[in-house]
Amino acid sequence: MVRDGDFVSAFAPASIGNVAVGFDMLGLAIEGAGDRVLARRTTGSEVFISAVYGLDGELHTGLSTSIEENTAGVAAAALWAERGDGGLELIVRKGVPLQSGMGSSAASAAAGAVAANALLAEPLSMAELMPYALAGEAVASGGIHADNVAPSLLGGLVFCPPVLLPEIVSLGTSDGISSVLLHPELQVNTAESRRGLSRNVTMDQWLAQQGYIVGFVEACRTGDRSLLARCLQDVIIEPQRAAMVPCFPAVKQAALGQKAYGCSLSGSGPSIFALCATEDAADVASAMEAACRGDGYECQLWISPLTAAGASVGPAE
Ligand SMILES: Nc1ncnc2c1ncn2[C@@H]1O[C@H](COP(=O)(O)OP(=O)(O)O)[C@@H](O)[C@H]1O
Ligand SMILES: N[C@@H](CCOP(=O)(O)O)C(=O)O
Repeated sequence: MVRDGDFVSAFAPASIGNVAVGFDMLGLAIEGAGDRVLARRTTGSEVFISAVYGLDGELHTGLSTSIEENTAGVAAAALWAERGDGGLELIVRKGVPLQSGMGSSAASAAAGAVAANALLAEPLSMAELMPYALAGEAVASGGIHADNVAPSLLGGLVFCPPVLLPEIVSLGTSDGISSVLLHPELQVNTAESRRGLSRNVTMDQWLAQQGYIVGFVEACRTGDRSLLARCLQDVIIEPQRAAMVPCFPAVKQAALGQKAYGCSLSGSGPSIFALCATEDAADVASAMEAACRGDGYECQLWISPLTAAGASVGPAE
């Protein structure tokens, strides 16, 4: 195949889905982990993925290079079909572990859309890329939820309820609050986890969760820490998923014991996140790590501000 054009490189961060209080409608970007997608025009007419690399920098054997199956390919191809011309080659470099609850599939989808977009004569805004990134995420999770692709594209804390999509709202956050994200060496498949969720919610649960989400959003905006700590709760989804992550009770207890405002599963798990005052973040992270290892699970941690950056484009290195 004859190829031409220089590669552009798009980076999209990992993210915390649900943020405990807002199942499928609240998402938070994190710093220090993300996927990269390289893209270049080719002289053919095909859109294809020439390689997928894993976290170790070696070719990934477990992820498909099919445009219909890889979330990066689906997102890039959907945009290219509408607005591109000619061929498109993609290379995916994974930086987010699979089935981690860190929005791994979404980070690839967002980076795929952003990379293809950078090659267009008239690129779309990050917000306008939502439908394409969502199409990519849908092949992995089996549903339309934007709480990973939206923060991965836009950064920060994002409100993205299914009823408003593709419109999304970036939420204001006060300084001095950080997230701590712990990834234990376990895997949970999001699509399977979603299929297992009960469709029945009681009036009491609905009322409680509604109150918590409004209180949480306001607390993030104003910096009212005591309101934040009262509202960072999930009475509907966390109780159904916690059993999939054996170290969750110990890690949550450790985080709360170190002044975290709250602690819950990140997305469908196995990752676990806490929010806390930035000055307490190192202690919260150490306590969570010790509890996780104490339960026999290796883990990795990231500490981020609530304003972590979204996707970006740069030259290919
Ligand atoms: N580029 C990609 N990156 C990650 N997962 C992908 C990608 N393309 C397709 N997938 C599918 O999505 C699954 C991971 O998605 P998911 O279970 O939602 O995990 P996560 O919580 O890490 O996002 C993989 O097992 C794979 O089947
Ligand atoms: N709202 C979704 C979020 C899934 O996030 P992931 O990182 O586990 O893919 C859900 O809770 O199912």
